[in-house]
Amino acid sequence: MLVVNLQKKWHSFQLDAAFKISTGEVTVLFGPSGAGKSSILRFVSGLSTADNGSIQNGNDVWFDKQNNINLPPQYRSVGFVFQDYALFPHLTVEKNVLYGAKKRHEGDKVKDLLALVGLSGYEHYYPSQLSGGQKQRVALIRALAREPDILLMDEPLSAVDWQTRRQLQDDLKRILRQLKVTTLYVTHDIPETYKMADNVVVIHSGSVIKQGTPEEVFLGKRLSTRIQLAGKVVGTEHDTIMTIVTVLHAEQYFKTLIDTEEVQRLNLKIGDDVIIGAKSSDVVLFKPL
Ligand SMILES: Nc1ncnc2c1ncn2[C@@H]1O[C@H](COP(=O)(O)OP(=O)(O)OP(=O)(O)O)[C@@H](O)[C@H]1O
Repeated sequence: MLVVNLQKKWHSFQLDAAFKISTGEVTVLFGPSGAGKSSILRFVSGLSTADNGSIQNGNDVWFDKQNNINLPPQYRSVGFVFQDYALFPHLTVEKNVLYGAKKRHEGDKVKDLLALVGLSGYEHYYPSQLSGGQKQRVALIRALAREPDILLMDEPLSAVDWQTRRQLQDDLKRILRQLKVTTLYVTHDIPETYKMADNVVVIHSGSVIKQGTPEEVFLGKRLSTRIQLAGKVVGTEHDTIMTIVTVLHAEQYFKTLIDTEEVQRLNLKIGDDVIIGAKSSDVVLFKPL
């Protein structure tokens, strides 16, 4: 378990955040732009230093201001995946993956990792010969090759197109679950959070305002529905009693029939993020947060 407790002040921005990341799970750090998400990743990795607080990975103390402990990044077992891939342009895929990897990783290990992300045979390509999605797959396995205790991912899919993003979400989820990688994943996208997260830490203006499963933090309760789809409202057709609400989820449109009174109670508008839940024949609609 990673236990994080950090304070930092920059001019008018104040960060004061404490949370825990369970081993083998994906914790999503969710919040609007400027909330402090990327800063937290930098403090955890050691690329930046907080004013106060502590970071403890199991029994290892990475940072403890009071006791003057601040391990440099190379002594913290972290892998980092950035939004802009940050691959070395002059190195092949194989050399990028081997860079910083544990010594015993040789050619076979690279082959295994490339197979894991569907890039077998790309060892000798250069980053400029890859698509955005392929570059991000290489960035992922480069981080995994270090066998980090904690994988840090900062909006890793925001630079790729929608279809690639969906495919990469599926692949990432499968790989992180399969390898049981303890991951801290930053995004401000609700559907992506639903897809990726075991746990969510919601951060707002430098403070943790909620923590729990996606259902707990977005809906405030545990849902017993069998199906849950997170999407955006793209249309409403009102009748006096019922309203047809059209929701866009992963490039597909879903039409749901909702009680008009419920639509008014939720103050449902086009562009709202919603979650559709379905239990046998009942369809329910929720507005997260
Ligand atoms: N080195 C710095 N010096 C001064 N202010 C900083 C520094 N780094 C971050 N900040 C401030 O801290 C706040 C949080 O920034 P941060 O990048 O962590 O937010 P974020 O939640 O990751 O946002 P986004 O989703 O837009 O990337 C912002 O107000 C930013 O201006």
